[in-house]
Amino acid sequence: MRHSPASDTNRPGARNVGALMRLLGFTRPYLGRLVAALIALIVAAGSVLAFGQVIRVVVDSGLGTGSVEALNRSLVLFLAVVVLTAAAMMVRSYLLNWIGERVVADVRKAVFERALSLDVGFFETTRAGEIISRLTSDTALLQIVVGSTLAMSLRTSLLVIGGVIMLAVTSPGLTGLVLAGLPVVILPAWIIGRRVRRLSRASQDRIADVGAYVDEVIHGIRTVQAFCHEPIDSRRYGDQVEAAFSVAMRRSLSSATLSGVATLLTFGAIGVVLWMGGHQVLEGTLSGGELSAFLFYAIVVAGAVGSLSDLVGQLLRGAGASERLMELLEVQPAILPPERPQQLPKQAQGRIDLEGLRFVYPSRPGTAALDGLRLVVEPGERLALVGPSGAGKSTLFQLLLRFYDPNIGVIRFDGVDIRQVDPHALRSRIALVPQDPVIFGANAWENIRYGLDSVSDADVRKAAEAAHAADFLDRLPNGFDTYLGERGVRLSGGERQRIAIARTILRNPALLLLDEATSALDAESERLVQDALETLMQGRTSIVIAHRLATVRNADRILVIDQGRIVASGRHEELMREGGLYARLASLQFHEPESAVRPDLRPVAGQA
Ligand SMILES: Nc1ncnc2c1ncn2[C@@H]1O[C@H](COP(=O)(O)OP(=O)(O)OP(=O)(O)O)[C@@H](O)[C@H]1O
Repeated sequence: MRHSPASDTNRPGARNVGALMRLLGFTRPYLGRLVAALIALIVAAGSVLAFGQVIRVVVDSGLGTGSVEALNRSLVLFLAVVVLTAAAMMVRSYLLNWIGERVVADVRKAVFERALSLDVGFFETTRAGEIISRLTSDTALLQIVVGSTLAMSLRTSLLVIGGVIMLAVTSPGLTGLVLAGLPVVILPAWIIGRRVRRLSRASQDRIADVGAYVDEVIHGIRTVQAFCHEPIDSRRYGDQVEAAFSVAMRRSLSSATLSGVATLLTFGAIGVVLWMGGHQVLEGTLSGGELSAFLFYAIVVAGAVGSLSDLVGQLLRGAGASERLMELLEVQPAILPPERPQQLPKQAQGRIDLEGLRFVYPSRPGTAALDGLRLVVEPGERLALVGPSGAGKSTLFQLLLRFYDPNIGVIRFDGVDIRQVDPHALRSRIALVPQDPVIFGANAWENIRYGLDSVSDADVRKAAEAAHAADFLDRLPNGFDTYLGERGVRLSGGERQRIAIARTILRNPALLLLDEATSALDAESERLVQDALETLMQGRTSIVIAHRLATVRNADRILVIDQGRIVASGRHEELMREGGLYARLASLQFHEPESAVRPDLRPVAGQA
C-alpha cells in the first residue's frame, strides 16, 4: 500500500480518532504504569472534589461551632486531604510524562526504522521535509497529547461529572439555577475559543513558513551573495515575520478577550450564586459551610468546562499528528527480502547477467527508461557505459542495486536472480561510487569506515593511502580526527571522490559501480583520482558511467546506450572507426585536452 502523505493535520474525524487509538497501542508494554497513573489521576480528581467537603466541615464544624478543638480537627483533615492530593498529582504527573516520553521515543524509532526500510521510489514521491517534520514536530505534539492532554481531558471530565454531582448533593435548588445559566457562560467562551484555536494554527503555519525560508536562504547563501540577492531576501523575510507577527497579535487579542470575557462571566455567575445562596443562608435553609462548598464546586466545574474546549482542540491536533505518523508506519516497502532468500555463492565472482530488461519508472509510465536490455558481464570485466543524457545509464545502476525491480526481465548476480536474494546480501557485494560522493558529519575515520566498525584504524589508513586520500587528510588541522562534512571541513570534488574510493576499498566489493564525475578536476587531482580508481578496479568487475577518455580507452568493452537500448558495443578504437553516436559523444563528452580527440571528431556546429 502506497500513501501520498496528507498534509492537513487538523482534520477531525473518525480516521483521526482511529489513529489516536492505534497510538494508544504503543502504551501496551507499559500497562502497569498506565494503570498506576490512572489510579493516581482518579485519586487526585477525587481529592480535589473532597476539598469542597473539607471546606464545609471547616466552616460548619470548625468555625460554626466556635470550638477550637473542632477547628483543629477539621484543619488536620484539611491537611490530610492536601497531602493526599499533592502526592496523587505528583505520581500522576510523573508517570504520565514518563509514558508520554516513552511512547514518543518508541514511535520515533519505529517511524525512522520504517523510513529507512522504504524503497527509493517512496522518497521520490515524498519530500524529505515532510518525513523530517513527521519525526520532529508531529512526535513533539504527540508527547504533549499522550503525556498531558489525554490525562487532563480525563481528569477534567471527572471533575465536571463529579463536581456537578457534588453540586446537586450540596444544594439541588442552586444546582438547577447554575445549570440553567451555564450556556450563558459557556457559549461566548466557546465561540471566542474557536477563533483563538484557528488563529493559533494560522500563527504556527506562518512561523513554519519563516523557518522554511531561513532554511532555503542559509543553504543557498553562496548563490544569494553571488547574485546580490540579500536585500530581496531581507525584505521577503521581513514580510513573512510581519505576517507572523500580525497573526500572533490577532490571536493575542482574541485570547485576551477570551480570558476577560471568561473571567467576567464566571465571576459574575459566582456573584449571582453567592447572592442567592446568601439569601438562603440568611433564611436558614442553607448552612454557611454548604454555601462555601457549593461555591468551591461551582468554580471547579466552571474552570473544568472552560478548559475542556481547549483540550478537545489539542486532542484533535494530536490525533492529526498521530494519523500522519501512523500513515508512515503503515507504508509497505516495494522492495522486500523474499520469504526464503536464496544464498549468493560463498565465493563472490561479480558476474552479471541481464535478460530482456525493461523498466519504466512508476512516475513516468509513458516511457521506458530501459528497454529490452540483454547483457552478460564476465567476472573482472571492465565495462564502460556511454550514452547521451537521459539514456538510462544511472537507471541500470539503480536496478543492479535493486532499488527498483524491472517490469520485465531478470537480473542475475553470480547466477542468482537478485529478487530471490536478501537485498542486504546483494548490496554488500556491490559498491557504488557516485559522481558527487556524500561526506557525512563525522571525522575521516568514521567517513571511511562508514559502518564497518570492526575495521582497525591501521586498515582505514591503508585504504586511505591506496585511495591517495591519506596525504591530504594528514594535512587537515587534526589529521584523520578532523570533522568533515557540512559543518566541518569542506572538501574539494577530487578529495571527496578519493574518500569515497577509500570507503569502497575497505568494503572489497565484487562489483564496482562507478559514476565518473562530469566536472573536470585539475590535472594533479585527476591523476590521483585515476590512480586510486585503477587500484580499486583491480580484480573486480566494474561498470563505469564514463566521462573520461582514459576510462573508455582502458575499458574491456564499451556499451553505447541510447533511449534505454544498447545501440553499439566494442572497444574504443572500433567504435571510433564506426563513427556514429559513440564517435560523436566521444568528441563532446570526454574531458581531455582537445588534441586527445581526433580533429575530425570535434563537435560540428549544430551537430550536438
Ligand atoms: N526517478 C525517476 N523517476 C522518473 N523518471 C526518471 C527517474 N530517474 C530518471 N528518470 C528518467 O529516466 C530516463 C533515464 O534516466 P537516467 O538517469 O538513467 O539517464 P542517464 O543516462 O544516467 O543520464 P545522465 O547521463 O544525464 O545522468 C530519463 O528520461 C530520465 O528523465
